This record gives sequence, C-alpha cells and structure tokens, in this order.
Amino acid sequence: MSSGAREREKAFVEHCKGANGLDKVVLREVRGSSAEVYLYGGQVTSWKNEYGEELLFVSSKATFKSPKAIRGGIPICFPQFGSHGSLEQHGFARNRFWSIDLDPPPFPTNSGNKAFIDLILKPSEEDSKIWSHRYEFRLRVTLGPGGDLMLTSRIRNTNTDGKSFTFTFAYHTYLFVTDISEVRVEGLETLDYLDNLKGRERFTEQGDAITFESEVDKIYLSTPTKIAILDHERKRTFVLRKDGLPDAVVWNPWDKKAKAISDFGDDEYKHMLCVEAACVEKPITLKPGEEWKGRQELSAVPSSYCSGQLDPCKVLQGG
Ligand SMILES: O=P(O)(O)OC[C@H]1O[C@H](O)[C@H](O)[C@@H](O)[C@@H]1O
Repeated sequence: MSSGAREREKAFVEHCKGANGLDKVVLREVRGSSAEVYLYGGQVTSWKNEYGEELLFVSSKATFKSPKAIRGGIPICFPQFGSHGSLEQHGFARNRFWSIDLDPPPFPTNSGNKAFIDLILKPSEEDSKIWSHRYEFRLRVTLGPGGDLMLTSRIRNTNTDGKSFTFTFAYHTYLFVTDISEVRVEGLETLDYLDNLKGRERFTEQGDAITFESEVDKIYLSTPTKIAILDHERKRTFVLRKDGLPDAVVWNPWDKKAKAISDFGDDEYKHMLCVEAACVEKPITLKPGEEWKGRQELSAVPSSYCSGQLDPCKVLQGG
C-alpha cells in the first residue's frame, strides 16, 4: 500500500487508547460521523452522527475495567443471553479481550465501505474450562458513508472432536434517548413475547406501539426485520434492521432496578433504552465446520421522514 493510501486509511480507521489505557478503534466517515470500538468486549461504545451528537448511551458509572462488562454501547451477549444456562449472565464475550482480525475471510459483497474494523475472539484455555468448545467469532463493525452503524457476527464451530455446540446471542444495544417517557417503539405490536420479569412467561403484546412508564424486560419473538424507536423530544428515529436474529429484547430498568445496578446512575434510566437484535427462544446449533451469521444495522433519521417510510398509512393520513 502506498503511504498516501495508508494515510487515507488512517483517516477512516484510527487505533488508539481509550479509558484506562484500553485499546480502542475509532471509525470516521467523511461527513463527520464516527464510532468507537473497544477491543475489551469487542464493544462499540460510541456512535455519533455527522453533527457529533452521541446516539448510544454509556453510563457515567461505567467502569471500563475487566472483568466487568462496559455498561452501555453495544455489548455482545454470547454464547448465552441472560441467565438461562450454565454460564455467567449474558455469556463471556462481553468481558474478554478481542483481537484485531488482520486477515478476515472475505464477505460475499464488497460494499466499498472504508470505515470498518474486523475483530476476532477465540477461546483461551481458561475459557475452554467453562465452555468446552472451539470457535472463531469474527465481528465486523462498519460505519457507512451515511453514518449507519453495522455489526456483522460470523461464528464458526472449529471443534475437532466432532461435537456440535448451541448458543444464544444478542447485540445488547443501549440507545441514547432524550426522555424515555416520550419514546415509542414501532414494529413489535401484536407480537408474542417472553416476560423476563415474570419468569419468561409468554404473553401477546397489544396492538399499540410500545411506550414506557415502568420497568420493561421482554423478549419479543419472531419479530419483523425492521424496528423503529422514536425519540419524540429530539424528533429522531432510530431504525434497527436485523438479519439472522429473529428475536428482539427490550429493556429499561426504571428507577428501582437502576438503583440496584452498581455501574448505572440512579436517574440514567430516563435517557436510555435497550433494543437488542437477538436469538434467544430457539438457540442456534452449529456442527463442526458450520458458520452462523447475524447482522444488526442502525440508522438515525429525522422522525417525520422515518415514520412515513415505515408506515405508508401514516403518510397517507399525514401522521
Ligand atoms: O446487568 P446486565 O448483566 O448487563 O444485564 C442487563 C439486562 O440485560 C438484558 O436486557 C436482560 O433482558 C435483562 O434481564 C438484564 O437485566
């Protein structure tokens, strides 16, 4: 690569140090949007639009210190979502040190995006004691030219003993919202969900868009691939698109639970909402040599534009 080309690459992808000297990668796009990814957890901790406005929530009490996962951004839950299973809550990928993947296998489509980073997680000997499988988890984080944030996970079973493995997964996305009581989620109405606050009992959501006035911890099942999160006060809509991840988790701890979480401010629940592309109800099983792929794409657009885009009826009604 010529030094000019290298300089251009550096303009899109910068390797540096973040909080507590942890390795961090900053992605930048020409129009001014940016994203930050920590190798600790393979975790996106910042996503800013072209005006420099932060779109993800990270707690002011986040510790950025192993073994605690970073509270905010987009932790990766693997190989277990939640506490159902033999592993620690949400699995271990979120508190492991990932590496830069210097030679990732090619993607079928080459989109021409320049601001991206490839990370990889493989089990250490210690990890093999708690989950006795060999795998390669490749994560590509891409910032598109329009400021969209795309995460693609490719997980391959590299067991040499002929054994399959099974996992659940989530992109535990903490969106920054102005005021949770003014937020509406569209795309999950009328769906079945498992309520984590009621021992994962199954219910059916009502016909209205979802709003928030108390603690919520639900796993919506077999959802559409597109979900919209409308922040009325900021007139901003997040659009979450997903692929390979049938479920969607929605979580806000509200005031009481917030106080019980040590790395979360008492009032911070007002400014965040987790909407997570996930695969929880039906775990994924991979045979040796098999690979699974799961994608989440986020964009943030002015509300009026997006509502219309999502629901043609609303455009017709002028709503
Ligand atoms: O505190 P954490 O382990 O990061 O989990 C935070 C939350 O994550 C998910 O959204 C779960 O559905 C919740 O039950 C859990 O409380």
